[in-house]
Amino acid sequence: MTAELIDGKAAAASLRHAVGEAALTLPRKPGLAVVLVGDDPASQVYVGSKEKAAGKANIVGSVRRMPGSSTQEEVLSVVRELAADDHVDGILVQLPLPEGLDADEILSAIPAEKDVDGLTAPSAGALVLGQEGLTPCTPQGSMRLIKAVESDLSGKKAVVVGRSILVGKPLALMLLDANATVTIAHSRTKDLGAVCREADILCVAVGRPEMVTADMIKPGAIVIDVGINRIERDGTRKLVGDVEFDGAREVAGHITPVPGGVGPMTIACLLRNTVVASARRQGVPVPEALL
Ligand SMILES: Nc1nc2c(c(=O)[nH]1)N[C@@H](CN(C=O)c1ccc(C(=O)N[C@@H](CCC(=O)O)C(=O)O)cc1)CN2
Repeated sequence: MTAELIDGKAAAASLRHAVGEAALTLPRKPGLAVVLVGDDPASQVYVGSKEKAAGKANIVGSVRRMPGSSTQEEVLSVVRELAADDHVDGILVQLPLPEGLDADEILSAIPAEKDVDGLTAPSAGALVLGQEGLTPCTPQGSMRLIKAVESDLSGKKAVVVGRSILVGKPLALMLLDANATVTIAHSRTKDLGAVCREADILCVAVGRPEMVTADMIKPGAIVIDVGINRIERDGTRKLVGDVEFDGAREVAGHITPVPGGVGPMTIACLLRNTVVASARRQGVPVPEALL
């Protein structure tokens, strides 16, 4: 069996188009502010992509670039200023922050209604309680890709490998909300292969290149690879996921590639969250295409 590829680039392009159309229906253009502290090369690229994608989706994007030597108070003061700005509907602090800064305290300064990254305590609480809120972008994008190939998750066994705040924990909650039976596996899980082989839907977000191999996958499973790892092989630099793709593709039913799988959905879902946040802040209904 050769798995069908789940095309995250195409799904992201389609969501971004819907977001751009929806943004035009609001009384005022939505505003997204990104805070970037330091000069981490990957973060610079991601933030640049976010700014460009926002413009194309009729969102007013702005980036506050701050030196890596910025103090906790300086970053907090920028976030508080954006929180008070009525034209800013969404605030995102690019992660990781430079060492020495307290990310929890900085994220706490983002009001829940502007938390388009879905990473603050009120947003996480809303997800746990099943209340209205904004959900984190990478897990939201993963769910959209899963739903594109399997609309009914009732009774399906889902295994999430990884328990980060950014992906593993929220993704497990979203799968649970969709009525899957969910297991969270992690570095201390015994016989990880056996746990993974139970999964109808296997989501891997551990940040370890090609850790999940073909023998850990149930034939026909949906495999969602959230990892983005830069490695060097045979003298060339390569981007690989947390799943050993060539082998996994021979066993799985559907699989996301890296690059071109979950990654592009992260930015598309950020834009979606920004328009949703803006509609709520402007007191108009959230455009149906984004629900
Ligand atoms: N505040 C946040 N920080 C970070 C998040 C986040 O959701 N919120 N996620 C990641 C980085 N990220 C967005 O910020 C991101 C990662 C990857 C991609 C993407 O499109 N990846 C491409 C490959 C691109 C490449 O060559 O590197 C792909 O997978 O096809 C977009 C956004 C950490 N920080």
